[in-house]
Amino acid sequence: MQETKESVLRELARVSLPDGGDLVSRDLIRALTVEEGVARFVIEAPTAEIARLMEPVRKAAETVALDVPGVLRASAVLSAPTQERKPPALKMGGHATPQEGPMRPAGVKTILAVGSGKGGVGKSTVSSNLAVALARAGKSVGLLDADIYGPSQPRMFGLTQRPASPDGKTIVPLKAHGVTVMSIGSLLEEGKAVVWRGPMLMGALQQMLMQVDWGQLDVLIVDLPPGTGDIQMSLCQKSEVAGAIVVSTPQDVSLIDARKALDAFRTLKTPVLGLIENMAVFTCPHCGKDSQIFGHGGVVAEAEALGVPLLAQLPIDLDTRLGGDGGVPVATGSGAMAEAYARLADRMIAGGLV
Ligand SMILES: Nc1ncnc2c1ncn2[C@@H]1O[C@H](COP(=O)(O)OP(=O)(O)OP(=O)(O)O)[C@@H](O)[C@H]1O
Repeated sequence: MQETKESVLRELARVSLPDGGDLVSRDLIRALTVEEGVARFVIEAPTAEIARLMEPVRKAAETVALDVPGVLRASAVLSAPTQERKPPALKMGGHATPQEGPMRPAGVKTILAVGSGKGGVGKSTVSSNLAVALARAGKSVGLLDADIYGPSQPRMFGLTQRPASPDGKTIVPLKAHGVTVMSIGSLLEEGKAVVWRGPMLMGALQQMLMQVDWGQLDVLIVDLPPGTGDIQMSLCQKSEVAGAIVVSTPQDVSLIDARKALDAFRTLKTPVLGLIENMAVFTCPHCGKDSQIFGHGGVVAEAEALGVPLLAQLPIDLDTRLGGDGGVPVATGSGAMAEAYARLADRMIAGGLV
């Protein structure tokens, strides 16, 4: 795989640019993946204006990628930074400052939290795709990546640039796939870990809610860290969270932890709007047989026992994983998964949750 990626890069280096250099020497290739014979990558133009002129370059890049043995399909997307590349002068993660009233940005109508008991169950994947699906349904949507120790939304939305902070106080969030996104991951250097404790986390959460220029939003989705820690408590107690959605796989360990998360939301008096079962089933692309890799029925039974809706059952799906890794959420497309997320968004809108 690494070898194939390098071969694709070698081919892309053959695509020269009208103003000199080539796609690789000018460092314009982002999020290159080669999976199952499909090469996907983003060509990041310096500005939106230049991106519009680069369509022939994009086509040439797709064509040369096909010269690599084993690459059967190539898909290149043109993008441009939405903001100037300028590290904000602001300091993140100080102690929270005392604040009168709830931590809710003025233009935001509804805050919804997406949580899970256990990590890795697909909470960030669900948050990103739900945000995209709600935006496609006509809502103005923001996504706050509050998973401060493991922020994954910049990758899931293909955001490589840093948000600007012209005055060192207000943060101008980035926008991708119709969603306004803010993540601590966009402010940290890649590979740098967050080593903050409770009070610093509270400060960062407060900044990401209150110092970000969210604008007018129908809904702000908050992608919580897994578990039931300080961020969850602080968000539910200090901001006006309309409700929480809990993501779980059918696996016992995931469900046991999901129950703890549900219990925590109840204790914090945050209504649980529903459960989402992720990785419910795997359909073999070769023989068409279904396998319940993580077990069966647990989340359905849990939703019934609690009397909360089971909002969606989502299968294990390769395009979902590739979309997440490649910065283009599967809900932006038109296949079965995009439809599943569109149904989830419609259901939430019809139920008055958004
Ligand atoms: N339905 C799915 N089908 C296939 N892969 C999935 C699915 N849902 C999530 N994934 C993949 O599983 C991995 C974990 O997903 P994700 O990061 O969304 O989990 P998480 O619960 O947010 O994890 P953490 O809490 O550790 O951040 C990712 O690689 C993601 O692409």
